[in-house]
Amino acid sequence: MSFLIRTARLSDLQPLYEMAKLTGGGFTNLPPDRASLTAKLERSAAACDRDDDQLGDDLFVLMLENTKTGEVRGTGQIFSAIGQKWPFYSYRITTVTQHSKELERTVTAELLSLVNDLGGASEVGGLFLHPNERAGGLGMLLARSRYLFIAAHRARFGDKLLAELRGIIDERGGSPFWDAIGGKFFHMGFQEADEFNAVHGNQFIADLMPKHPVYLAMLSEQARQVIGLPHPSGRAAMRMLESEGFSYEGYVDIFDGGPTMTARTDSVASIRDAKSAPVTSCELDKGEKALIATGRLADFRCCYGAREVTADGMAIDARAADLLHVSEGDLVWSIGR
Ligand SMILES: CC(C)(COP(=O)(O)OP(=O)(O)OC[C@H]1O[C@@H](n2cnc3c(N)ncnc32)[C@H](O)[C@@H]1OP(=O)(O)O)[C@@H](O)C(=O)NCCC(=O)NCCSC(=O)CCC(=O)O
Repeated sequence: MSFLIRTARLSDLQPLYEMAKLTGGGFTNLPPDRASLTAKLERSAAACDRDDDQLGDDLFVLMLENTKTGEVRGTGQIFSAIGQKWPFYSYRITTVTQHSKELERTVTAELLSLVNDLGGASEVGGLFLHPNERAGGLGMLLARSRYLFIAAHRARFGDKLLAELRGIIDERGGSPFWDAIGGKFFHMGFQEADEFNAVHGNQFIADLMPKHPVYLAMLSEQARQVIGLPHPSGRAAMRMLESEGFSYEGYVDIFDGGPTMTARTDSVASIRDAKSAPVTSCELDKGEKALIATGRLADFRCCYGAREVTADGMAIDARAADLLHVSEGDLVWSIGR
């Protein structure tokens, strides 16, 4: 395989835009809007220009490139700390239990409460692989390369990590969750709100959203059924998050009710198990299959390869060394496949 993950450059705008058009909407971190995507690439470049170990309000965009053809085939993003400029809102499912002595009845009600609990967390998102490249392990390379990036620049990220999965959309392109809550206050259909969201960001949702808790029992059956469920196309992403140790702890997106998955950063399997070592040989014949990464910030590169960890470093195969541009003595980060 000649696939390489590398940090995005400003010249990636066109392929990023082409991929954004393929998402089919509702994909907050990858809107098919050139100005928003340009802003993302500029923000990522600025984050890479600052090479210190301080936590900032950074976005890093990564690209998957087929080095044989030079084509970009996928992308992923990492935000270092969400909710820094504008508060980050989630709905948290909370429970209230009440008892009536006269009726001899105890009633438990579930509520959606608007919270900023996840402000300050880092976020992985914007994961997209070209449809023709799916089901071959590249989705995993894209997703996990971000965890190696975090491990290699650990001080630039928070102690909590989250990922938002798109919620359920019905056959008409509507969102039962939106229709039951947000739609009542915005006088906009889900599609219209989604388009506005793509271009202007989702602050308008937080601004106009009802601030009081919402009783689940008062929502339509269709709305209740979709709370915390991912859109079917997000199941692969959810599966990968779960195998890294992320879990759904009752936080949902205030827009479409999709699940927010969370984990302690240092407990995420690919961060916890990442090993860094100097390269001792670039001619390993047979070894353990692994993800191997190198380089700081704008020079970050990651690919699949073979490794052998020894007491004094790590031997890697020639093809990976070539893709990563490393030679003996260079530092690499890696995790087993
Ligand atoms: C998400 C990816 C990149 C995943 O790539 P692939 O489809 O090639 O993945 P894969 O290697 O075939 O599968 C990865 C793992 O998911 C499992 N898997 C695949 N399809 C599944 C399904 N329908 N239901 C349940 N599990 C499924 C596989 O068995 C495998 O796990 P095992 O190895 O254990 O068998 C892609 O599907 C894609 O671009 N989808 C469209 C965009 C999208 O929905 N993006 C996520 C948005 S959500 C987001 O960005 C936040 C999340 C995040 O950033 O991580």
